[in-house]
Amino acid sequence: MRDMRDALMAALSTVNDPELHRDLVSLGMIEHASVDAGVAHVKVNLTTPACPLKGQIEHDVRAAALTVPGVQGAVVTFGAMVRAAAQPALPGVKHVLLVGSGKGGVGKSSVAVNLAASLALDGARVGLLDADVYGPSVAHMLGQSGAKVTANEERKMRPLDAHGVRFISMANLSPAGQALVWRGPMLHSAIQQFLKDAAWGELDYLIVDLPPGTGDVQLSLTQTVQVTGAVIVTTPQDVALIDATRAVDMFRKASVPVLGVIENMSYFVAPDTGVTYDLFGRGGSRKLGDHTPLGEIPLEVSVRQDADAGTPAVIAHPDSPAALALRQAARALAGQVSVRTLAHLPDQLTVV
Ligand SMILES: Nc1ncnc2c1ncn2[C@@H]1O[C@H](COP(=O)(O)OP(=O)(O)OP(=O)(O)O)[C@@H](O)[C@H]1O
Repeated sequence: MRDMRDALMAALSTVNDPELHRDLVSLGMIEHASVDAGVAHVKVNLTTPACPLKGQIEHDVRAAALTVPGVQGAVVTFGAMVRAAAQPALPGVKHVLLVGSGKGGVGKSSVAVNLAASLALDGARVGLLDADVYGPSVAHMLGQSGAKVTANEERKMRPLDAHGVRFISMANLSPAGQALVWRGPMLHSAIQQFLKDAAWGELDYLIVDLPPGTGDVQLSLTQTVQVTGAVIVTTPQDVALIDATRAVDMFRKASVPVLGVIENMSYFVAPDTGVTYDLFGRGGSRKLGDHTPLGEIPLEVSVRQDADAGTPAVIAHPDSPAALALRQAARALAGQVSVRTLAHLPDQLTVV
């Protein structure tokens, strides 16, 4: 029996994680492997519950198990544990991910909310900080604009909860409709408080919706916590790309890795005719240079309607093309986080 298990492990060590380009055994991803009455039982511990290539891994593990002499069947199951960054961002928070844009109105907040909801739907523990202090819209998009953030026994801000996402927005702290004119040091301390004086609890991903552009908030954030990386949201037309380039440059100067680019309002499919229109020049975001494309999200009426109704499109209209593209983009992002994190780990991890 021991021999068969050894043979199974040897077979599994030939299976590479398609994104990490290393084998599952040396990555410490095989949580369990055994052979019982000719059936291999393998449990793979993924690096994120939002793994974009789970289907392929399942296929490859099954195929490898079936090469072991005497194995006639294979049962492959999955668990997931997000590996923390080399220097975790905050106690209990494994990754802080920034969502930025060069221009306003490109759909950055909509994308941030839907990414957060998508990762939560896949089983990750997700927080969302609305750092768009000049135009906070996250609370509205989550249907919680009337809710107020309260303090816990330790006098820490208690994040609100909606659609499986823990969140804090300036909109839940200040009286409705009142503009905030915070600048410089005050803004810096507000951002610090949102991050450090909030009881976020255990999170796999804390997504931060930045204000558009390249200002004080972005700088404060990168100075306050260790950030795993940033996502740039842009629309495809040149005028948006010019500003997106500035955002990329700002992250580069702050040594924040750009994990990828999401092209929003990429195209429009007329609901009555099914004809696709490339309103702003689909694929234009590739001009941004050598950045991983994480997804192209179509312009869709339901995305706007769902945001205004307070339920993210990925939950309200899960089968719509925009929702499917957003789910895919979230998984691609989680994949990039794993790639970044694992790239810094030693060659050999736990051997089962
Ligand atoms: N793919 C989409 N299809 C349809 N409507 C969209 C899409 N993405 C965003 N919108 C809508 O466009 C408007 C602007 O989006 P959003 O507020 O997310 O942009 P933003 O980039 O965060 O803006 P700002 O940072 O300037 O506040 C919203 O009404 C939103 O519902």
